[in-house]
Amino acid sequence: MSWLHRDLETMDPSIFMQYSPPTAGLPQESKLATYMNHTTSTPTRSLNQALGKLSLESSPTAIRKVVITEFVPMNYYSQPVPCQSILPESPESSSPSTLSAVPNTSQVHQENVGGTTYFYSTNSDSLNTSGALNSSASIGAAEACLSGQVGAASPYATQIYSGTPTHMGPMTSKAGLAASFYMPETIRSEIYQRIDDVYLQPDLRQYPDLPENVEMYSELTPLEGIAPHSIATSYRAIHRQTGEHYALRRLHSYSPSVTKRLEMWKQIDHPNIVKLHDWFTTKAFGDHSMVLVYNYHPACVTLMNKFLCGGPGNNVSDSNGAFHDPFSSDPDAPRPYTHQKNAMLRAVACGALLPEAVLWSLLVQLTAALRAIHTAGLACRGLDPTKVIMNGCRVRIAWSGVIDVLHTNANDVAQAQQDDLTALGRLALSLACRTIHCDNLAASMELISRTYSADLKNLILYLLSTSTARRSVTDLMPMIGARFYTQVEALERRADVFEDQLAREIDNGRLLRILIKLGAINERPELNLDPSWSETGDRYMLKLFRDYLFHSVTADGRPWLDQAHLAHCLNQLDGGTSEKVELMSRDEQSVLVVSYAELKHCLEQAFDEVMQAAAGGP
Ligand SMILES: Nc1ncnc2c1ncn2[C@@H]1O[C@H](COP(=O)(O)OP(=O)(O)OP(=O)(O)O)[C@@H](O)[C@H]1O
Repeated sequence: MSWLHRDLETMDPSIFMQYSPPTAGLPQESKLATYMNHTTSTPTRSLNQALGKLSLESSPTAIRKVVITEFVPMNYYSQPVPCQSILPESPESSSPSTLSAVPNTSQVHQENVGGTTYFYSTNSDSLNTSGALNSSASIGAAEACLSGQVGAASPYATQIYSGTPTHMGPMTSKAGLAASFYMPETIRSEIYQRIDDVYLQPDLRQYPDLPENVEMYSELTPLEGIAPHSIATSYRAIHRQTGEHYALRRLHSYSPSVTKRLEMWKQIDHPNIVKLHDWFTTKAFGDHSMVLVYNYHPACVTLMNKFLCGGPGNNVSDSNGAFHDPFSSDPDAPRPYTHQKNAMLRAVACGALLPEAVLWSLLVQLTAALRAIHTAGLACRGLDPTKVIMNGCRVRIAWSGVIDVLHTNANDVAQAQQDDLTALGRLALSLACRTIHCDNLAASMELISRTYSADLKNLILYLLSTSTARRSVTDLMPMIGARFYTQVEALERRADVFEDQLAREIDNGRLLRILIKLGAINERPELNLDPSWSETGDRYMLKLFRDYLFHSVTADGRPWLDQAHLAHCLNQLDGGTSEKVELMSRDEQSVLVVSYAELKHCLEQAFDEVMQAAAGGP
């Protein structure tokens, strides 16, 4: 830095280029000359204006000293240039409409060293004060979306990544920066599974008998793997207008007369109950079917499939809950001898019993669902492991209201609610023993008392009790006790992880938007019939920046790839900071020293042009 300043003061004035007219000293074939000649509507017009104003006497003292190094990638961490954001002083100053009103007093000094021309912005604060440069300007809705900016830019916008909040503890799954940029594997695979489920469509030609459209729904695919039964069939379908997925439950040859309860079910909106959206009757299937429309939850499995019949980690039983003997010559032969007890003991021996915390989590969620249903004056009528679905840690009661449609004369809601509690007890018992064959209550309870806490045993006994005393779902709360808090804490921790991931993805989104803009501008063959558009004016700076970003090489000519450097530069650009960057022309004859604020403005101007051209239509 100091050598440059010293040299500038002692340098022969003849080595400086001519200042007026501004581009007189530039080789006209240089792309930089076209940049210097470009329209005066951008902040870089100040380059031209300032060049005219500069004098030899005044420039050296006004020069902001910039280190000029060899054109090898810089270690940006050690750059002494302060990393200031251009946060506007007041919210008003960030308004896009202030863009043209902001005076731009930037001045540029140019210098030729050894045949290479360097251009410096001499007023580091000029662009720094321009909050407007940070705004997405007056571009259309799509650009507003691409700009991804809501309100004023924050100093945070210039950071690579805010870091893991201390309450999250250290990220141990992946080392270094990778941990900051990528999600933990569990979340990723859970989300990929759901995305796969939604987007990997089965071939619809497999189902030639299914109607193409049923009311507003199309692309029906059966949800069951096995042949549909005669009373009801489940499908996944897409709403033709919104493109959203729904789960349809078709009741064959059924036309109900009473739908009051369905209207009540439609009102229930609970995180542990699959929401009923709509219902209609249709002849699309060749009969008088009734179709109930529910939210579709991707990658769901029933509790039956997950825990009770050969789901992951439970390969010891078949779909009937019959355990197999892996040591038998015929491992598929069910063993009739003390079958239930065998099954349970085998589950214990295989370590297949569920941890108690998992059982409580399921019970808390299911009692919450029942509470909502009973409070609404309804009953679940048919809570069984094939009708409770699960994805991630969430369980939901599926196909709510179907039984109400099938049995319209079942009016004793109070009794049905008692039956719900008994069904929940049976479900808890099955989950605890990991078999649906729990008819031998004594043997099952013996296993439970040996394996689990007395609280769990008492809860199940209460739910299964046949006493005449009326039971209520609210009575379960004291039995759940402090485990409820454990569940809340677990959910809050999960929310912490998701919030942390969300923060990272917001950062990734910002960088993607910047890359999209750069990609739309760089190397564009022509714009508005101008084949040199992407190579001239502001776009030339962006081209050089793209080269700097992606095509830097080491001193011995190898590609220099450093994701952290890339992310840093893109963040500086997004933040429009006053940090300077050296851009070199491909012929290595010119070096441009520009701030990210200038680059950002160039980017927004150029992208605005592309957007306007796109909006102009053919
Ligand atoms: N709302 C939903 N969103 C996504 N998948 C669901 C939804 N409801 C149920 N499923 C899935 O659909 C599949 C079929 O459910 P369904 O209740 O039809 O099963 P089934 O065992 O064939 O029962 P039934 O014989 O009563 O039709 C199950 O694997 C379940 O995970």
